[in-house]
Amino acid sequence: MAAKYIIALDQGTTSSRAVLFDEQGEIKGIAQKEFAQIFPQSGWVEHDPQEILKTQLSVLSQLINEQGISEKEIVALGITNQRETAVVWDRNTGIPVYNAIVWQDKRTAYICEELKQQGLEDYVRQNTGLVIDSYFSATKVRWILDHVAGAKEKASRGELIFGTIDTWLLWNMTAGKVHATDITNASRTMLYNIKTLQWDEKLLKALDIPSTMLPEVKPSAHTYGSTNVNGVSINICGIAGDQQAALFGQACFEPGMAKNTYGTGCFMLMNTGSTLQLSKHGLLTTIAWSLDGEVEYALEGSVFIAGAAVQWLRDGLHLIDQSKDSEYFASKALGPNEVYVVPAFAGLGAPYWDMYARGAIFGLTRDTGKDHIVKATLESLAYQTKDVLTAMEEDSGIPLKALRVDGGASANNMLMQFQADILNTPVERPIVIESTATGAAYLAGIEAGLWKKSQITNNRKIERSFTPAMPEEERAKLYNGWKKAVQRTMKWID
Ligand SMILES: Nc1ncnc2c1ncn2[C@@H]1O[C@H](COP(=O)(O)OP(=O)(O)O)[C@@H](O)[C@H]1O
Ligand SMILES: O=P(O)(O)OC[C@H](O)CO
Repeated sequence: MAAKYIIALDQGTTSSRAVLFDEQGEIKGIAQKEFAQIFPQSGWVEHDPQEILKTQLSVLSQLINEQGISEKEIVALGITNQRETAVVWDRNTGIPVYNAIVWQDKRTAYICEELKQQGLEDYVRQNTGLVIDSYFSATKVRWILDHVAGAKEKASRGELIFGTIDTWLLWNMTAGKVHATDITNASRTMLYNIKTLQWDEKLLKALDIPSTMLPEVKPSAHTYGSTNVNGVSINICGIAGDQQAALFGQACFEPGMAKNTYGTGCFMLMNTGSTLQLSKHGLLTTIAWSLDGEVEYALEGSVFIAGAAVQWLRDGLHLIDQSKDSEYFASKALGPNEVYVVPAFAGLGAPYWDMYARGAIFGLTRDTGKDHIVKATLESLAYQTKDVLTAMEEDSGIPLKALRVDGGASANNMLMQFQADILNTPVERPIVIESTATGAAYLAGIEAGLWKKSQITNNRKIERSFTPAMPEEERAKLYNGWKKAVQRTMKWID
């Protein structure tokens, strides 16, 4: 009998990955390629959409070749992606009119101020579950229409279309036949009404974005169309934003279950079931997934810079050669040196929402060395997570029993122990930290009839639990220092 595989395409902020799953839901192989981060001006972050497409398709081919499988054995593909990042392209030529404006990009802060001045803050909160921030796609689309010559006119003639990265990949992989997105990605645009489950006309009008630009919104498990892989037609059966896919992949199916993904940013999501719960403590409300005709919601704490701060140690400061070396240098930091790094390189997300905060290092003394800065940078991931978890516990009224972690930086044992210590909550790391790809594969596998949701719960195995061991007094003292440091970075630029 022929083997059956599912491949998840995981298009992240720093790399494109393809991950092969066998019929039992186990990972058999991964292919990965990094791509260029483009920083044209301070606070701007772009990607080349063609490079995204090229790296994503090339890792798919590489995976198939390296694993020696036949295209005919691939039952379905799932797509998961960095969210919010916006691409606008010409529906006739397929050519983007501008680079993809990445979720971390701050150039549209002024458009956000205009929306606030129009009194839309409460409307946005109630209807999209989001806060007005340059993080989301809406103002990025407006910026492209305003700044690319002729774009506004072409858009009003219906010639330009918009998509988040899932939509860009899907459109290209279906040879321009399918212009669609899934509901989780739609919920990150600040243009989608999560109550009515429609594009929001009031916000489209406020931003003057023609509705002809928008993709069709479909469930996360859905047969979107087929793609030609080396002459074989394969169905694309699942799409979800990467953080929602990770929530699914970590089997957080019951209300109150939460995961935290340590990638470029850090994203904690808590399942709230079919209840659309608005946060009183600076969290977002977002769609977790839509499956079998049911929409489920989540509360989310989005931290913009996490692993990216470790990349900054590597590529910006050249303090380390590889991200994983951060653990070694941090463990060498001696003494009671209490240095804090606040990596507010792209402003601050949850729960502060300050587009004007910028990064800083505090507490430097004559004996501060490289090791202390590396350690403080790692600790900043854990402190930011504590800020978010505190908000989540206040919103839900339920203390979290254990935090399920995943993503690249969750491999760092020192960070995970510090995380458990500073939260005073156990941290559980599964054997498979590729939860994002797992979630996307399962959504596709469920739609294709290969798997059931319950198999994810059964397949999930804990590799290591980190138990809190820090005395309360020390925890309180350290965290107070962090809060003080954060306050001093806020509203830094005008
Ligand atoms: N051992 C480690 N310690 C600390 N950070 C790490 C480690 N391994 C990877 N990282 C960081 O994790 C991020 C990569 O994680 P990944 O989940 O692949 O991110 P993304 O999907 O956002 O591209 C990078 O920013 C990298 O610096
Ligand atoms: O690429 P990641 O894994 O850092 O995820 C990015 C998020 O989806 C942004 O909201």
